[in-house]
Amino acid sequence: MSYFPQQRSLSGDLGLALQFVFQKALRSLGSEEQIARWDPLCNKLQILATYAQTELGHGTYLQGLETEATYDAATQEFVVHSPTLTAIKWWPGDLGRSATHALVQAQLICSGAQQGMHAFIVPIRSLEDHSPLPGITVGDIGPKMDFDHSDNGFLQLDHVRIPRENMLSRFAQVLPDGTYIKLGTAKSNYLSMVVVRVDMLSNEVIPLLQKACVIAIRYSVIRHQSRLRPSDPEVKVLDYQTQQQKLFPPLAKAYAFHFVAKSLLEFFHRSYSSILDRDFRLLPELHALSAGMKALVSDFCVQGAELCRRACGGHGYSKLSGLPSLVTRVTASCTYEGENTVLYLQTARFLVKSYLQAQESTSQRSLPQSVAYLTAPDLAKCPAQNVADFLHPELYTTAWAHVAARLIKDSVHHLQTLMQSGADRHEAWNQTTVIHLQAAKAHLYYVTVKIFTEALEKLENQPAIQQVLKRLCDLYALHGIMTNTGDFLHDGFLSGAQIDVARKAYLDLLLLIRKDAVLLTDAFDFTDQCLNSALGCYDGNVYERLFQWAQRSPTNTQGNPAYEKYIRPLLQGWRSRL
Ligand SMILES: CCCCCCC/C=C/C(=O)SCCNC(=O)CCNC(=O)[C@H](O)C(C)(C)COP(=O)(O)OP(=O)(O)OC[C@H]1O[C@@H](n2cnc3c(N)ncnc32)[C@H](O)[C@@H]1OP(=O)(O)O
Ligand SMILES: Cc1cc2nc3c(=O)[nH]c(=O)nc-3n(C[C@H](O)[C@H](O)[C@H](O)COP(=O)(O)OP(=O)(O)OC[C@H]3O[C@@H](n4cnc5c(N)ncnc54)[C@H](O)[C@@H]3O)c2cc1C
Repeated sequence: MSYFPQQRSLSGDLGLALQFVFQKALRSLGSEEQIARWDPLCNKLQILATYAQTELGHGTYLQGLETEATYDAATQEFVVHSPTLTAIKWWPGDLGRSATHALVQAQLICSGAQQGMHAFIVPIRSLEDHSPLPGITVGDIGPKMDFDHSDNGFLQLDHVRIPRENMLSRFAQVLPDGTYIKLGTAKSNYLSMVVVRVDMLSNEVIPLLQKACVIAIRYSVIRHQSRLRPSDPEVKVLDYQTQQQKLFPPLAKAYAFHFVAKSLLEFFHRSYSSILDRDFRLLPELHALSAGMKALVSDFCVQGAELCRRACGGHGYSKLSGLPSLVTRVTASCTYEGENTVLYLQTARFLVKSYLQAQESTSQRSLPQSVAYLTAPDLAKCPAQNVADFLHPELYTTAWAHVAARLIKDSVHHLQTLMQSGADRHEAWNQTTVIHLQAAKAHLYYVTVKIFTEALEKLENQPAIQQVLKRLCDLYALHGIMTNTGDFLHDGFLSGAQIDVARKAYLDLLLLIRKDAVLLTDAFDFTDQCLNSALGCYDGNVYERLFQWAQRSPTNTQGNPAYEKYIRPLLQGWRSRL
């Protein structure tokens, strides 16, 4: 039984990631009747659906979306229309050539007023011959950096009529006479993004980093290069401390984020049913956590996958390694489902509100669980004296809480100082967003450290596994301190001498993790087929595979078109001059 069962859906297995996104949106925004109608059609692949929110002119700013859905009471239909060039839907996956239906996010116009962004199911291609339906102009947006498994497309709507029943109506309804009934909050229709951000971490993003770690670490015990001593045989590159420094922090993150995704999913399930029942009390914290973790995890997965690629030298630059494709694919996750900076700032917005709430001693409402540390007793100085002290989860978790709390306090102070000097709150916010970003990242790092340590506590009946994973947790926490020493030195919480001790603890961990590194990647349980890498195969026959696969490359199996057209005339021209 693999510790990391690969979660996939049928549409996901078919590469129809957007059907997966469509169904997530349908189940979160649709009424029970609408779910009962459309979900089975997706499950049986009787329709192929995409999620069409982003437009040529807007992706981040949802209030700026221009696509209109105007209610016509006379016919009880919505007229869905792209009023401008910039309103054309742009980027939706599987739209370019595959999708028959789209969940179109549009500005609802009814009862003579704009009601904000709502979701509409719009048929776009014939189920008979797959041709675009009347009023639909659809196609592919052209070559991309990667993500070639998805035909991202464009969709222009020219007064397309759909029945009233096609507006997803869990949180809002339009009655036959056009009366608008609001059943949720202003942001209820944003719930679909929360759902996908939570799901995409374990279904798409984290497995890409895990695969990169498997390939690079397996290759690093096969690759022998240079000698430690002139008299020694060539060493496995994984025995170089610098190679361990490159590969073990990404490995630790791959494990840390596995537990983060699991914890976030548990929090999501705890709050989701109440949200669907229109109790939105947990939604702000869920949004802040899901948005921030999507940004932090995707950022670190891109960084880690690229580190793995570069750690494989020349062969890491070959597509036969599988690594370039992993890097370019995971890179997209920093943009889709919310551009990362924008999402970090959503978390920062939540932190400012939480900090101010914590300052109101009269506030009876307890703080959300993820920011409870803002009212916990704080240490002015870290008590760590030796290496062993830095290996205590409680110590480094407290250290991270201290830094996150200080940065949040600092960000609020800068915001308030600017406002007191006369700047309006929007300008003051913009002029302090760099500081808010730093606070949000520290908070999210603290949350991941806390989740990882709590996951370890549940392994007390499996001491051998607990010990191995604790080293990764220690490494994750200390690597964050090593790469952000300024934040820990800033107010004297750590001294320079303590940083040196923490670094020794960190470097000692690299040696200990070296012994279990290959087993820790085997635990991800990817097949050779799934890895699709000449460097990462389980049997380690790297050089044989590179040579075999290279010979099978199209450039070696098809005639050389360049010879007849260019090389032979060139050589003959030279020969004739000799
Ligand atoms: C297996 C997976 C494969 C994946 C394949 C790829 C699929 C890709 C699909 C897509 O990319 S779909 C398109 C995704 N697009 C986005 O995510 C857009 C990102 N932009 C935003 O989310 C918005 O900019 C914003 C963050 C919502 C801000 O918009 P707006 O200006 O309207 O709101 P604010 O004034 O900033 O905030 C107001 C208020 O609303 C709360 N809020 C914001 N977002 C959400 C949310 N998603 N859920 C709940 N609440 C939300 C926010 O906290 C503010 O609350 P208050 O502070 O005012 O209480
Ligand atoms: C591979 C891929 C697949 C996609 N699939 C889909 C899909 O299936 N369906 C769909 O609807 N969309 C999809 N998208 C679109 C994606 O959701 C958007 O590109 C994304 O939300 C970013 O929005 P944008 O392109 O408008 O970027 P912009 O917001 O224009 O970003 C440009 C810059 O502006 C900055 N910025 C913007 N707003 C702010 C702010 N308020 N504060 C600070 N900085 C700001 C950003 O940080 C960024 O640096 C996909 C995109 C990609 C790359």
